This record gives sequence, structure tokens and C-alpha cells, in this order.
Amino acid sequence: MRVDVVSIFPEYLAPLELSLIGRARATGVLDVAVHDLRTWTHDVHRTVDDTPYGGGPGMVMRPEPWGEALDALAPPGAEPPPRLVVPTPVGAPFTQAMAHELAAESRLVFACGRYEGIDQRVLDHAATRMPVTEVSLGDYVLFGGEVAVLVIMEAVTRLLPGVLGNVDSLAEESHAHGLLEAPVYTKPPSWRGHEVPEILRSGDHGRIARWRRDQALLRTAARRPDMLAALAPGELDKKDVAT
Ligand SMILES: Nc1ccccc1-c1cnco1
Repeated sequence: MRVDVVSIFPEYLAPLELSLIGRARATGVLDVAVHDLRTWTHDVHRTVDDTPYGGGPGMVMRPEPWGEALDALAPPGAEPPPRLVVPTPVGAPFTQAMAHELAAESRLVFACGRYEGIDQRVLDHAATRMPVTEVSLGDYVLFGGEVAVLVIMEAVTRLLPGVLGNVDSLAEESHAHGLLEAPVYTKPPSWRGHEVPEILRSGDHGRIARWRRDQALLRTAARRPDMLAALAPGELDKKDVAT
């Protein structure tokens, strides 16, 4: 997968060099390039923002630098076009399902907005020649899209073939099967008066699987009833119904 990130703070994306993502880049699974939006400015002050039409607080990111950046990174006519991913508070919620969708793309271009946002015409024009996904990490306000890109890149990269050693963990993790994961424990069996649930030390893998499923259901019902309600029909089998 080829990923381009455009930001006025490219150094914010330095963590993409580390750990799993760094290894994915080193092994060729992932090719990441970070670009400074000011590369595509031409004035002496390298201006990227201006006052909003219609008044109001803050500044808006000018369309011209973004237009030239996207022309350079996704030349008109180059096939297939990349998917443009724009972290924004007004985007669709970022979910594990979306992470899987993005992981299936061959090219992604991330546009990191700052200030009050990017001139809407940038997205409107981009949408005439490439898929555009506006995505929100949640209902809170950040300074810009850079940290959102780090989150999205971690969620997407770990889904790429060859990145995670143990693919089984993908199947068992929270949100992988529509439920929150059961609690986990390791040695010692007793710690500060807290014991590991006996069943996990029983060696009875059938009962352990049942216990974990029950714990996942209980946790999800308590903390994320919305996820329980969203389970596809048939996701809950008769063994899940309290007897
Ligand atoms: N608040 C923001 C400001 C700029 C770019 C993204 C965001 C964002 C993304 N998800 C939540 O907020």
C-alpha cells in the first residue's frame, strides 16, 4: 500500500517511522511519504490560510495549495486514483469496518486539515476524480488531522497482510466480532489478593471459550449497548441466551 500524507506539520507524522508501521515500511508492505503543504505555496510567506468568507472566527485553509498538492500526488488521469482520506470533526465515524475498507485500498492520500478546516471546494473538486472519505475519530475537537492520521494508519496497517505475526489475534480482538473483548489475565495466578478466574486455569477450552463469550456479551451490554443492538441477526446464537 502506498500512503501519502499532506500536512503543515509533517514532523507530527514522525511516529509513522516507529514499531509495526516502521517495520511494514522496511519490509515493503507499506510505502509512506509525508509532504509539507507549504511545498505548494508560492508566496514569500508560504501562506496556507486566509479569513473565512461570511465572517466568523479563525482561518480557513486556502484551496490553491491543496489543489496543487493533490494534482502532484494524484495526477489527473492516473489510474486507479487514490482514496483521499480527510480527518474532520464533520466526518463519518471511524470504525473497524472502515479500517478494513481502507486496508483494501492500494493508495491512500491523507489531507491533514488545521484551523477552521479546508476550503470545501478542495473536497468537492477532488471528488470529481477520486473517492473522498471524510472521517471523524469521535465527538471531540483536535487542533488538526495529524493525530487522527496516526490513529487511522495504525488501525489500517495492522490489517495488512504480513504485518501482524499472529493473525489469530485479529479475529479475537474487540470490535472484530462486534463485541468488546473479554478481560485478559496472565501470571501470577494471585496478585495483591486478586485471583485469576479459576476457569481460565482449568484447561477446559470449551468452557473457557464459553466464559469468554459470556464476558464479552456482559461487557458489551454494560458499556456499549449500541454495539449489542447493532449485531447482525444470527450473531447471537441460542447458546448466548441466558438459560
Ligand atoms: N477536530 C479535528 C480537527 C481537524 C481535523 C480532524 C479533527 C477530528 C477528527 N476526529 C475528531 O476531530
